[in-house]
Amino acid sequence: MEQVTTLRLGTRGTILALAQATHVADALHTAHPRLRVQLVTIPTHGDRWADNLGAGTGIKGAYIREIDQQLADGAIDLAVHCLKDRPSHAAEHHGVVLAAHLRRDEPRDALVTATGSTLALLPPASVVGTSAPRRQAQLRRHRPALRIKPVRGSIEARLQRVDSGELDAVIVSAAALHRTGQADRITELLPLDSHLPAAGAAVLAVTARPGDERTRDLVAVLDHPDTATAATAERAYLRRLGATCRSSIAAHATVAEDMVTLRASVYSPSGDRVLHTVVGGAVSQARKVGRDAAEQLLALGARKLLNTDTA
Ligand SMILES: NCc1[nH]cc(CCC(=O)O)c1CC(=O)O
Repeated sequence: MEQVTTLRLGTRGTILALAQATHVADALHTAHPRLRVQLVTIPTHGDRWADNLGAGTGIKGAYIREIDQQLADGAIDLAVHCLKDRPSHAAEHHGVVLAAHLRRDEPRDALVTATGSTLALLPPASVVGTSAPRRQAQLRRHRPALRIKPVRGSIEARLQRVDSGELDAVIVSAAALHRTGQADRITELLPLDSHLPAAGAAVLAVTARPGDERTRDLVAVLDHPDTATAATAERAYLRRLGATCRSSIAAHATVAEDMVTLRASVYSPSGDRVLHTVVGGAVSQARKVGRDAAEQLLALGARKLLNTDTA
């Protein structure tokens, strides 16, 4: 009889993270009925910082570092992350591999308003909560008369600030609302062309130890190859730009008929300048597609836009 195996799955303790981890644990159990998956909650620097200060940490990988460490140390066997939260170089640097990319969920950003007003109809001087530099730049570009208020913390905390009337609206990821059973809060899905998502948006990544073939084999059933290809192009673009979470950068790749198409932008913080490109190539060339997109934008002066960002 096949042996019962237990895998320890590391996750942050937020409602969103636990929903994601539970989803992956259930999918693994469905694929391998004799497999047990035990969730291990790991507080991260990013969680502690957000709780205390309500502002961004400015530290690369603030939500993943401790989890990567526990994985490398063997305290857990796998972990689940929002790919968006992983710096583009992180897998290589920590002796951790991306063992599976789950099929991408809804990648668009969602607007949640108290009144049901769409972005175009929000009255001037309405207060919109978001601290992501990319979302701020896009908002300033398309609705310069709105006021932006930085908000961090959990999705629930952000929605609460709309409910209490402190904010007229927030922008959050639609995938996060779907995964936490709050899709009914979405007032509007913001269009991809004016609100291009972050690299890796709505993609869940499963990490494992490079040498742990057994876990990697078990997890491989969850991998969605087109999503992995798209994420590879998006992350190669990010890596070539040397982007941080304080950069106003967007990238969204799609795959059709063995071709990957990457749409990529860099914004000035005020949103008054934007560089955009679309690069296509064979699926096998996903990394090169990402690098080429970055090279094109660098040739157009992307570095200068990015550097003003960190000021
Ligand atoms: N910025 C933090 C973050 N990282 C991943 C998600 C959402 C889920 C995902 O994109 O996989 C969120 C919340 C948000 O952007 O509103």
